[in-house]
Amino acid sequence: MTAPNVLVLRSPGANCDVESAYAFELAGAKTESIHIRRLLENPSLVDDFQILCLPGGFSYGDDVSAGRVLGNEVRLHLADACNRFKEAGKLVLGICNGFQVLMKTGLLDVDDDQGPLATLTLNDSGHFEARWVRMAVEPGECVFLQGLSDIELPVAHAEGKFVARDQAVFDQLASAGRLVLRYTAADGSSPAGYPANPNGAMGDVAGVCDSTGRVFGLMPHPERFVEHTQHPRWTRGGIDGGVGLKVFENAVGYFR
Ligand SMILES: NC(=O)CC[C@H](N)C(=O)O
Repeated sequence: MTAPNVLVLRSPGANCDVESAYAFELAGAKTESIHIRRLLENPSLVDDFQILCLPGGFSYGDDVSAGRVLGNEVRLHLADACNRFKEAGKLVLGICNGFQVLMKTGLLDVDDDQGPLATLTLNDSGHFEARWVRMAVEPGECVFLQGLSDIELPVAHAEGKFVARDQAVFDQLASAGRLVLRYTAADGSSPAGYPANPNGAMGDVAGVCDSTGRVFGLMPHPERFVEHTQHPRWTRGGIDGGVGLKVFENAVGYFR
């Protein structure tokens, strides 16, 4: 199978598109960065790709709330193209701001006829949080997390707190295997507690997938740990490689 084509979505204020494209290319994909304005002019452009990546950053300056404006553009003007993309069995990855966008698009199946089942909101601390965190992967169908169990990645965000509509909805999402990535304490135990859980997320949730396992959003940045030299302790040895690369390799391998 030839290398999958990845569409890395660019938008005003998004600033992790280059490293996201690099991570996919390191994993064996071909990438093209396309600006949202170009996509709105020609939504069928998405049909040429197998993977859609919504990178991190500050799209539209986080105006209104992080991911809201770009999420509305996708939901209101690209719904047919994105639903066609998803129904064709393709993959969608939302990283940090991209996750915030995904939560607003309907692609993560986190809505019902009453509105959102869950959202991402302001960190409990009330300020931007940036640090390396440890996480546990919930076994399941998420394509991007296959073969991963206990990982360490960096986070950097102000609005990363996952909250569900209520405990019953949270339990429903959890039992459906949708809450696939959770912060843990530094020793791997739960609950994580602050600052190991940097935002106060309900149930320590750091990442969510849709019901197919092919659409995945996470607050941590796997593209910031694809090479061992990106780890803060790489000079002390014992850091074999960038575990974040596996997220991208899983996506590429899905089409092989
Ligand atoms: N690193 C990011 O993508 C940040 C996401 C968003 N701008 C926030 O601060 O929450």
